[in-house]
Amino acid sequence: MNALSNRPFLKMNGLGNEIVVLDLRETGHVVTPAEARAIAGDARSHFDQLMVLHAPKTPGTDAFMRIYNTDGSESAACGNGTRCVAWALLKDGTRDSLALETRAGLLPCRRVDATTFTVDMGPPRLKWDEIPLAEEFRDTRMIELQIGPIDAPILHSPSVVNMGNPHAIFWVEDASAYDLARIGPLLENHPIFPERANISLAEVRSEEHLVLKVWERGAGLTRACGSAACAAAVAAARKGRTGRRVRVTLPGGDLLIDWRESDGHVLMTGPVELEWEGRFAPELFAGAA
Ligand SMILES: N[C@H](CCC[C@H](N)C(=O)O)C(=O)O
Repeated sequence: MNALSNRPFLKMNGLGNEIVVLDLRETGHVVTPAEARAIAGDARSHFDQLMVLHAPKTPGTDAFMRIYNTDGSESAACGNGTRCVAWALLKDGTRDSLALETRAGLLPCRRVDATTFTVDMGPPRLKWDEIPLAEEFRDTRMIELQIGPIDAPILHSPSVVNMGNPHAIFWVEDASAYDLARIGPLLENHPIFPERANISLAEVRSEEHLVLKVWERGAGLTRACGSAACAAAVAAARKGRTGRRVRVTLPGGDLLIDWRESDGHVLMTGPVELEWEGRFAPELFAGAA
């Protein structure tokens, strides 16, 4: 019998970003890519990201998280999923803050109200080899991509930011003018991104407002991507196009992003929703190693 058979899970969403939360803190089991794909392949437990909780590694933290995309690949950051985990661990109401950890670092979380949470996503990493990029660019506010005839020239000059995962932000006048489902996979897998990248189309509506559509590495089009909202806010502020506090509108709704002046950390605030609780049917893992 597979270690995940009959395990309880939470199906949640963070602004429409489909999230499954799986608590394995009391087992040593590490989900394999094949198991993650099997979970994603079932309608009841389909996800954009699977957030798996493991026993804490650092004193003072509540859990170490591994984060899986639909294709079974791993990410070290997921803003919307982190809010969902914060909800799940704080729902008994005895505390209103906690700290989570991924291989990218610590993520302090705070409850704002019953369904709204703020996550400290840490400082952005901005050097070319931290994104990472395959070749040196001294200024990551705008890099030049050599690409075939994808679309308009503007899609050749993204800003790049690492928020625990790699992001490329393409500045556009009208995101709906682009077929992101077609160009997303080409850009995600461009050789300049040795670890692939999450691809955003961003409109600057005002000094306090961005509109974003995201093609996610390993998951495709999603209704929201928290780390992309953080990355776009940082990139817009670095370009002088917005201040350090912005509202970011995604297809699923709005996130508030604050690139805190005092320590350079990025704070993300937004909602969570519990959809249902389930258990993994043993048949799910029949073919999964
Ligand atoms: N949806 C997530 C990000 C997933 C990133 C993942 N697609 C990757 O970097 O591999 C968020 O809310 O931040």
